[in-house]
Parts: sequence; C-alpha cells; structure tokens
Amino acid sequence: MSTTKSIAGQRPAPAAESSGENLLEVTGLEKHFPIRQGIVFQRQVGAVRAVDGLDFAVRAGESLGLVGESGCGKSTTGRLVTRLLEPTAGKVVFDGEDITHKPVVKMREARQNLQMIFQDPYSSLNPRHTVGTIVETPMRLNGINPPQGHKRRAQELLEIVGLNPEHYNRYPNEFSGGQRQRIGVARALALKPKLIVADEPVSALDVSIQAQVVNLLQDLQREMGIAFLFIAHDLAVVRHFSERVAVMYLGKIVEVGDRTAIYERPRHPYTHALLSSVPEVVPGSENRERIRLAGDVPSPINPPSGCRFRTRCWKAQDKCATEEPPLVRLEGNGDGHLTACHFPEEPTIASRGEDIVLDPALAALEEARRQSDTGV
Ligand SMILES: Nc1ncnc2c1ncn2[C@@H]1O[C@H](COP(=O)(O)OP(=O)(O)OP(=O)(O)O)[C@@H](O)[C@H]1O
Repeated sequence: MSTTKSIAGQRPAPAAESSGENLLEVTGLEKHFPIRQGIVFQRQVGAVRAVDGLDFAVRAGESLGLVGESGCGKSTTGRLVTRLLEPTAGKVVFDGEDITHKPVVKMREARQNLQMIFQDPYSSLNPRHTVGTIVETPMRLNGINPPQGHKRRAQELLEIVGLNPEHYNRYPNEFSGGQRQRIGVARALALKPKLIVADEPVSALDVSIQAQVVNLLQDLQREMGIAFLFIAHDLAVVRHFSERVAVMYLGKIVEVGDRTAIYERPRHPYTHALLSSVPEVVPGSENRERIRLAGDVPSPINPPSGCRFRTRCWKAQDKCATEEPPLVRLEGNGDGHLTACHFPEEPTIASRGEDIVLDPALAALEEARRQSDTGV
C-alpha cells in the first residue's frame, strides 16, 4: 500500500494481499493537478499533489472505508478509481482488467460494474428528467433490455431503495434530500454493479436521515454482494458500514486494517486523533483518550517532508522530517493492519493522563481559560 517506497526501494505489501479475489487493485496511484501561470504560455509552476501514491485493494463483496479530513484526497481517489479523472501515475485494475488509461469511450463495459454515488443528491440528478428517466438511462445507454421492460425494472429498483414505484413520473425537486439520495442509489443499481464508489453519500443529509441511507446501502451490500469503496470524513459513519478502513492524510494512506484494528487498536497518531474527535465511536469506552486535532491540513502543493502528519503530531521527532515512514505491519499489529509511523502509539484507545491539544493557539486559549477559572 502505500504510498511510500521502503528504504530498500521496494514497495510494501498492498493493503489487501493480492489474492485473486480482489475486485479492485490500486497501485502507486497519483493525481497531481498542475498549477499554471501566464496568460499566453500557461507555464506549469507547480502541482497540487491531491493523491500521492496509494496502494489498496477491495475484495469482491466487501466494503472498504476511506476516511480523512477534508482536502486529503478522498474524492479525487474515488474519481480516479471510476476513471472520471485520468491518473498522473500508478495503476487501477478492476475485475482483472487494467483500466488505468482506458479511453473513456471504451469504459462502457467496465462502468456497468463500477458505479458511483455522489455526495450531493441535489446536483447529481438532472432536475429536468423524471425519476423514471434518471433510473432507466444507464440501462438504455448500455443496451440493457430487462425482460420485464425498462419501466417495470425502474419501478422495481425504486421499490428496492424504499421509494414508491408510483412516483416514477415525478421530478427530483419533489423529493427530500434522503429520497433523492435513494434515487441516486437506484440509478447506481440499475446496471447491477460489482463495485460502488460512494463518495460521502450521507454527509449532505440531515443526521436523522443519514442512518436510514447507510442502512439501505448496508442491506444492498449484504443482499446483492456489491463491494463498496465508502468515502467519508466521519469515522462513526464508516464504522457501521465497512469491514476494513483506510485512513488517508494529505494524499497518502497512513493506516489500514480491519474494523477492530482501526477502532480499538489504532497505532497511527492521526487515527487516534480522528477517533478521539468522534463521540462514542466505541460504545462503552468512556475512558477513551481525548485529542483535539485543530488547525488545517497543510497544503498539498508543498507537503511537509518525511511524514506528512509530523507538523501536527505530538510524537514527531527529527527522523519524521527526514524519512517517510513506510506503510507496514508493525510489531503487535494483526494481519492486514498496516501503519506508516516511526513512533506509533500503543494499540489502545484508553484515555491519557491529560488532553492533547494540537493547536498552539488553541492551547494558549485553553490555558488562559483555565487560569481565569482557577484564579491563577
Ligand atoms: N480539479 C482540481 N484542480 C486542482 N486542485 C484540485 C482539484 N480537485 C481537487 N483538488 C485539490 O486536491 C486536494 C484533494 O481534494 P479532494 O476533493 O480529493 O479531497 P477530499 O478529501 O475529498 O476533501 P472533501 O471532503 O473536502 O471533498 C484539495 O487540496 C483540493 O483543493
């Protein structure tokens, strides 16, 4: 997986061992968006390194969660995998076929099996098309003629996602946010895909609706055996959906493992920080540590040398600035639990003696507040 090349110059093992069961295999994936300057010649003066060397795999029927703060490259990864974007480097193999540079016009067959659900159910549905047309269009474009006819099949799909099939002739603006996301799901299901890339599928929805849509996706995953790459910034959402989770920071995967490893025995300080910002991510863990991860992710135009998290990390030492830690199985980690850190945390989420506050300004504020509270 990673990202990184090991000291010997060899790539560490992929996140899911290549087993032949992998539906999706991503190696060394990069997307650098060029930054150009000049009116006439448009010289390239730099690049946004949105995705900077990812290795991961998704097995048939499994759900891999991809989490991290805003701007760390999750959406770009989803778009690279579905070939909505052209990679700068690396390889994407889907269902045994190398689709890395497959021309878009030749993507039709692969796209049948590789669908995407978008974050914003408002902008991802054409307001001028009826729900029926929206759900039927992928079938028509791909020359799929279901025995029961397009209309009946579209109505069946609406029913599967919990919508009234009688609403076939209605328009997207007649539906709520949650219902619109269900229309997006019905459209994605129309081609019976093997993999769905769900890019923050619930973050635009009311909290009360989010669980319903996540449950729907979970039912579909189980009943139809569809694999998911589930992208989210919230570890709480992914916990209930994904058997495995990859944590991303500034264009790289910093930790990956099964649910228990990530939520109960995380080793990377960034995973600890993300977990500690989610209330009750592990029920009953009242003594969970508290880490406040404040401040912004550094710019992907000029990421920190060595470990990219070091500028916000409480364990950083000199080595972290000079050597990029490879994503490897650390001593004490279980199978498939890989961490990219020189000074990993203990595999526990138990509370620390004191809070860790990562932002100096925030720390100063808290200290001032403490002093005024105690009258010191
Ligand atoms: N077309 C583009 N041109 C230039 N930079 C881009 C482009 N698309 C994304 N980026 C930059 O790449 C980085 C990663 O963006 P991306 O949307 O993949 O992150 P993300 O983790 O999905 O965040 P969010 O949850 O906010 O969407 C960001 O710094 C973003 O500004």
